[in-house]
Amino acid sequence: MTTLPTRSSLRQGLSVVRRGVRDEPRWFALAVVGSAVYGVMTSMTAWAIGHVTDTAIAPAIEARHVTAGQLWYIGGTIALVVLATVVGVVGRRIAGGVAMYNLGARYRRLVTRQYLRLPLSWHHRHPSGQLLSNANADVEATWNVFAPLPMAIGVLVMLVFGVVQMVVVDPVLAIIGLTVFPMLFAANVAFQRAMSPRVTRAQQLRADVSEVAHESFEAALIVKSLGREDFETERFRHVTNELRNANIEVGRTRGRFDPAIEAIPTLGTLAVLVVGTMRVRGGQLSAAEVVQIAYLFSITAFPVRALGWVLAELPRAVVGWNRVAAVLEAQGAMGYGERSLPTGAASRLAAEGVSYAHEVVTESGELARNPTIRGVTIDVAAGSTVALVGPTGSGKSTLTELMMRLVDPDTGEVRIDGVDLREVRRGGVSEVAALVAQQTFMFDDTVRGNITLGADHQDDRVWAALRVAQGDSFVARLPHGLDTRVGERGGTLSGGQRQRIALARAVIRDPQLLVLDDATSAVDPSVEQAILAGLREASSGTTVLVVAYRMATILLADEVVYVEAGRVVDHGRHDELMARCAGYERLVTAYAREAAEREAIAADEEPAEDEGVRL
Ligand SMILES: Nc1ncnc2c1ncn2[C@@H]1O[C@H](COP(=O)(O)OP(=O)(O)OP(=O)(O)O)[C@@H](O)[C@H]1O
Repeated sequence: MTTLPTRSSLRQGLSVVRRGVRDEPRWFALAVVGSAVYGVMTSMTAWAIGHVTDTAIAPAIEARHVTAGQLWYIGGTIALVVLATVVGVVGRRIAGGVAMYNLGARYRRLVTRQYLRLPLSWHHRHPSGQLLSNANADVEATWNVFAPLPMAIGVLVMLVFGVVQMVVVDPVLAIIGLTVFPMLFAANVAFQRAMSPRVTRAQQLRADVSEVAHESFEAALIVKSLGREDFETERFRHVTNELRNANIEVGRTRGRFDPAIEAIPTLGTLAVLVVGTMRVRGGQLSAAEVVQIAYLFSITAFPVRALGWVLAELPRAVVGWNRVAAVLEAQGAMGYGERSLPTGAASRLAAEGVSYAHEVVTESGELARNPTIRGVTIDVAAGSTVALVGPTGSGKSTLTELMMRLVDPDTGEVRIDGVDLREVRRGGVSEVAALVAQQTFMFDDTVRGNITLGADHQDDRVWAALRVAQGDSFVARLPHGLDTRVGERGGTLSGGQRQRIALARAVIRDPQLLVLDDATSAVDPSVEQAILAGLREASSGTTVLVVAYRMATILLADEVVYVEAGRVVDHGRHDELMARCAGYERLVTAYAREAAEREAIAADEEPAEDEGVRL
C-alpha cells in the first residue's frame, strides 16, 4: 500500500499521467484549456468585484443614490465574468470526463483482449476474482486521477494569476498571499498524507466485502446444506465491521483537517482586512483594492483542494497501473502460424512424444513445474472413435487441452492431419475441432443462444444437433422451447440437460474432430450410449476422442488408449487390453461393478422423473 507520493511514486504517478495524456491528447488539452479559463476567470471575479466597487458601488454609496446605469454595469460585468467561468468549468468537466472514461474503456479493452491472448496456463495461475479486479477496479484506480487533474492545473493558473494581481494591487498584501497560499498547499499535502492510507485501506476492504459476499453466494448450496450459515454470517460481519471502522476513520481524519484547511483562507482574508484597512487609512490603498484581495482569498479556498485530490489519487494510480501493466506485459501469449487445416473429411489426430508440465505456485510464491504428461504418443485414425481411459489425475483432461491447443506441449508435437497445431493460423483449430469439457458452462441466454453461440444457424439445424445430443425431447417440453432462457450458468436446467446442450453446441459446428472430456457424466448410461451411437451415425465425417469412465462408452470405441500418471501404458481394442493390461483390467472392472450396482439400485427405485439427472 502506497501512501502520499514519495519521490519515486510521484515520478511513477507522473509517468502514468503522461501515458494517459499521450493516449487522450485532444480531450485532455481541451480540459486544460477549460480549466485555465476557469482559473483566470476565478481571479478575474475578484478583480471584477474590486473594479465595480471602485467605479460603481463606492460612488453610489457616496452619492447615497444608485442609478440604473450603475446597476446594469455592476450586473453586466459580474455576469460576463461568471459566464466565462461557467464555460470554463463545463468545458473542463466534459472534456476531462471524456478523457477519463475513454482511458478506462481503452484499457479495459486492452486488458480483456490480453486475457484472450494469454494461454490457459496463465489463466490457471490467476483467480477469476483477480482478473475481474484488473479489468475493472484497477483500471479505474489508474485513471481516476484524470478527474481532478484538469482542475488542479486550473488552480495553478488561478494561483499564479492571483499572486500577480496581488503584487500589482499592493506588494504588502501580496506578502500575505505568498504566505497563505503555500500554507494552504502544505495543509493539503498533510491532509492527503493522512487520508491516503486510510482511503486505500477502505477501498481494499470494500473489495474484501464483495469477495466474501461473492464467495458466500456462490457456495450457497454448501453453506446451507452443511449448516454453515452462522459461520458465514460471522465472516461477513467481521469484514463489514472492519469496513465500517475504516470509513469512520476516514471521516474522522477529514473532520480533523477540514476546519483547519477552511480556516487558512479565512485567516488570510482577516489579515488582508486588518492590514488593508490600515493601508487604506494611510492612503496607500483604496477600499476597492482591499475588497478585491479579500475576495480573492475567499474564492481560492475550495478549488485549491484539487491539488490535494491529485496528490491523493497518484499513489492509487500507481498501484492500479502496476496491476494493469502486469497483465498487459504478461508473456506467453500463443503464437500462431499461417496454415489452415484441411476441411471436408474427418481429421486424423496424432500426438508424438508429447510432454507437458503444469506451472504451479509454491507456498513460497515461486513458480514450479508439475510434470503431468510424459512422452505421450497417440494416433487417432480419421473417422474412428477412441476412448481415453485412466485413473483420476492420470492426465486425461490435460491431454484433451493439448489436442485442442489450449496449451502447447513442452516437447513433442500435436498434429491434425499432419499439421503441427503451432503452425495453424489463429482460430484454425476451433474451425475443425470441438471440445466438450468436463465442466459445462451455460450463458444466461436462451437454449438456442447457448447452442449457436451467436452463429447464424437455422432452427432445424439446432434441433438436429439436439437430436444427436439426445436433448430434443426435453427442450421441446420447455415452456418456450428453444427460446427458453436457461438462467445464470444454466441454473434452471439439470446437470444432464446442461451437458446435452453443451454437446449440441459442439455438434452443430459439424466438427471433423470432437473431443469429449467426461461430457456425458450426468446423463444416464443408456442416454449416453444413444448419444455416442448417434454421433457415429450422424457424423461419419467426425473423429471422436472420448474420455471414458463407463464400460458402455468404452465398448463403443474402436480403440482404447490407457494412460497412467501421464504416460500411455497400452492401447488397442478393449478385449486385447483386458487380456494383457492389468491396470486397465482393474479399472474397467471397477467401472463395470459400479455400473452394475447403480443399475441394481435403480431397479429397486421408482424411475427418475428427470432422465437428465445422473442416477
Ligand atoms: N491447472 C492446473 N495446475 C496445476 N496442476 C494441474 C492443473 N490441472 C491439472 N493439474 C494436475 O495435473 C494432473 C492431471 O490432471 P488431469 O485433470 O489432466 O487428470 P484427469 O486424468 O483428467 O483426472 P480426472 O479423471 O480426475 O478428471 C493432476 O495431478 C492434477 O493435479
